[in-house]
Amino acid sequence: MSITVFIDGAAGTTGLEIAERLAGRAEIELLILDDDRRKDAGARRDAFHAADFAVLCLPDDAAREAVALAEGSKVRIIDASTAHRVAPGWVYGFPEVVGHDMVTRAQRISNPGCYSTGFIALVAPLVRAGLLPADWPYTCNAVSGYSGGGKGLIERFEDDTDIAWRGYALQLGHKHVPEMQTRCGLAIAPVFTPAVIPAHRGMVVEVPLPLSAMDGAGTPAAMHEWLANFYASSPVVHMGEAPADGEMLLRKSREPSDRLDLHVFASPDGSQARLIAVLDNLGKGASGAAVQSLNLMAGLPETAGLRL
Ligand SMILES: NC(=O)C1=CN([C@@H]2O[C@H](COP(=O)(O)OP(=O)(O)OC[C@H]3O[C@@H](n4cnc5c(N)ncnc54)[C@H](OP(=O)(O)O)[C@@H]3O)[C@@H](O)[C@H]2O)C=CC1
Ligand SMILES: CC(=O)N[C@@H](CCC(=O)OP(=O)(O)O)C(=O)O
Repeated sequence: MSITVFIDGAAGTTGLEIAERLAGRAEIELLILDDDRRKDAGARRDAFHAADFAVLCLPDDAAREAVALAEGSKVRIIDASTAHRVAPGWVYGFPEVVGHDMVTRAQRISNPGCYSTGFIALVAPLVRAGLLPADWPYTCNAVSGYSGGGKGLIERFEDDTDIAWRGYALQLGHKHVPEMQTRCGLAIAPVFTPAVIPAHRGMVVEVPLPLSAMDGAGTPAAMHEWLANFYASSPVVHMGEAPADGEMLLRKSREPSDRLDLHVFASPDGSQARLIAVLDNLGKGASGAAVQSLNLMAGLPETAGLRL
């Protein structure tokens, strides 16, 4: 028996990647609207009512409109936008952190933001275990490939190849901060400093920790061990190899990947640490995560179609 999956926004960056991962799978029938009907509300409503699952790869307002169009249907929705990430009634689509059962049973999934995926993967298990305090003002520094900004930012970076670094969210309050705070159970919103680099895809998310000033924090070794155990059964999240030569490189030529690699680095005396997550913004940061959730919701093998 096959399932019907409607991708709303299939012509966009995330939508195309999801279609790629689902194409050719015998158990999935893809429903994608032609170019002249893809923004037509009536055609989209019909598609929602015909599908078993829908993945929204749209700007936030269009995603809210899509949910309204789907009303009264049996369709189960995965929303890749920011619109529902802390909304009541929506399950956060990070099975390793919220529990696979939650995702398997969900009617409405909100796919995590790309940066948030790295931050939450590092911080949420450690706060939950009492190895990091919940009431600390965390900082998160991150860089993303330009595909993270969708078609508009891709065009800009391809047109202006002289940009070496683009800092943004300079007034703080980036749209991922609410989910970072809520999903980690933090008392204080983290200071989040994202930037874009001239690579098409790829992402590094870092949380620096002044451990000697943080009451109740565990040792770096305890953090590493806890994270390794926490993700031990995950086919997607892994502890990364410690680099032998003392440096980490993100290569522009890195193959697309749905993996998420975590690192714990520390000063020799353990007084400071750097938690680092490396992922593909279009992989576990977007399309890979959506496909993983879809697999779980549909009772299919968790990693089918993923690049691991
Ligand atoms: N890129 C990434 O790494 C990540 C993206 N996301 C999120 O996924 C969502 C999609 O992002 P992304 O793919 O990057 O964006 P893109 O701009 O590349 O694609 C968005 C697509 O939605 C289409 N669209 C806009 N309005 C409507 C509408 N009313 N009805 C139907 N289609 C519409 C656009 O049409 P048109 O082609 O005509 O512009 C475009 O094809 C966003 O919410 C984004 O924040 C989440 C995590 C990571
Ligand atoms: C480089 C870049 O611009 N990235 C996007 C986030 C990409 C992402 O995770 O998107 P959503 O949260 O919108 O789903 C941004 O910072 O707005």
